[in-house]
Amino acid sequence: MDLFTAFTDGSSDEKIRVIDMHTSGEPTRIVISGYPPLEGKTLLEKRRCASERYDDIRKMLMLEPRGHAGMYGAIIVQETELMKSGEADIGVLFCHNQGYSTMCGHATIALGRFLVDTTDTLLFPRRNQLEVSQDKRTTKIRLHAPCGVVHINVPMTTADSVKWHSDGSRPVSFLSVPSFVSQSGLKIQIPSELAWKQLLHRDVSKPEPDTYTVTVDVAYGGAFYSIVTAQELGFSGGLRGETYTIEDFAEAARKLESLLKPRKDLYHHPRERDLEFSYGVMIVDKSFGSTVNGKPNERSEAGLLFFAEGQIDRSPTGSCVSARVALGVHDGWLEVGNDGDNWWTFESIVSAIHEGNGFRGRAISQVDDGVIVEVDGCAYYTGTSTFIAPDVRNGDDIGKGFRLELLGI
Ligand SMILES: O=C(O)[C@H]1NCC[C@@H]1O
Repeated sequence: MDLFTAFTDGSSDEKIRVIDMHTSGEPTRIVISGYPPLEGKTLLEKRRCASERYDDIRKMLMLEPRGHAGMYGAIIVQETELMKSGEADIGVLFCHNQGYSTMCGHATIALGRFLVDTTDTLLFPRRNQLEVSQDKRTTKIRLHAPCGVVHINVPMTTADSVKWHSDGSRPVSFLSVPSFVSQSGLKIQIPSELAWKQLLHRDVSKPEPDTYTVTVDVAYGGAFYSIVTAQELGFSGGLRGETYTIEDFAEAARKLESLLKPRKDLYHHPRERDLEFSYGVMIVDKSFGSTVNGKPNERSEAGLLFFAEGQIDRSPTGSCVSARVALGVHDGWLEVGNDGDNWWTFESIVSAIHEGNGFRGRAISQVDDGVIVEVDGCAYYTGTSTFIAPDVRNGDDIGKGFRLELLGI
């Protein structure tokens, strides 16, 4: 038998099949077969099971040589407690280079399209029960993510349930779990020995201090983010400053997070202890954002996210858009309401140079635990793969997955 056929169609049950998509350049590797059933009554228990028993699969799919430093994944879960109670249609676990997250906006946008387009009812048993709005040509999917139920709205090319197909020319949107500000205007003292070059040069007119104060906001959008402006970190030219490299921003984010991560008091969730951790540092630049027909859009900003121990989001980070909109409402630069004027556009350093690829966010209602934020963006298909690891039991240690930056060179 030809090797390609043997690897892709052969009888081995150790194959893992995936469909790859990107959302503003950020990948989502959606596992469509080969992942074992997860134990646990709740989705959060299943998340623990994935991490404790099947982490070798995450490493194989996310890390090199099959993945890369920016790879991100979605594992579809067919049975969760909120599906049983009728509150959700399907479940998902999100994974990345370092572990398992609790919310992911860019992957939610990609999954919205994928779940409409797949006809595999073993993978998505309730696919044919989705309700379709005939006039808007959209359908809704209630996605049970580790942070709670996320309501996705997916545009379709036709409302005919047999032929339906997602419409990639219109954005997918989602309503996330309540988003809120955990700490605003938090002053973090950076000792001068920890300070990075740009921070050391920030307050040039003042005598050299022993510590540098950096003001940060901490907000939740399904995961907790520290949000800080590039200028506050000493990058006076913002994210586009010609003399800065990604490594300069990475160093600042890493050092700042080393002080923020241990601060458990900043990550209090009203209901769930598993959600209480720092997911990343978002460096924001309000001095540049989107363009529309080449002209600057006043209601926009750019950001660069370092998450899960230094991974860089290529997208504007949907879950952090929720957190930033909650912050905008808290600080008064955004209002609550679902009229068209409330949108704010969020760009990443990738989407900002490809017009029309940013995410938009708006706060549509106030609830007890925060605000409900609507986020929209576009995702596209990039390919499909069948992964195998026949040699890892025979000495192929590298094939189990490695992270180049952890090799200590
Ligand atoms: O869009 C998001 O929310 C995500 N992208 C990668 C890191 C976050 O989970």
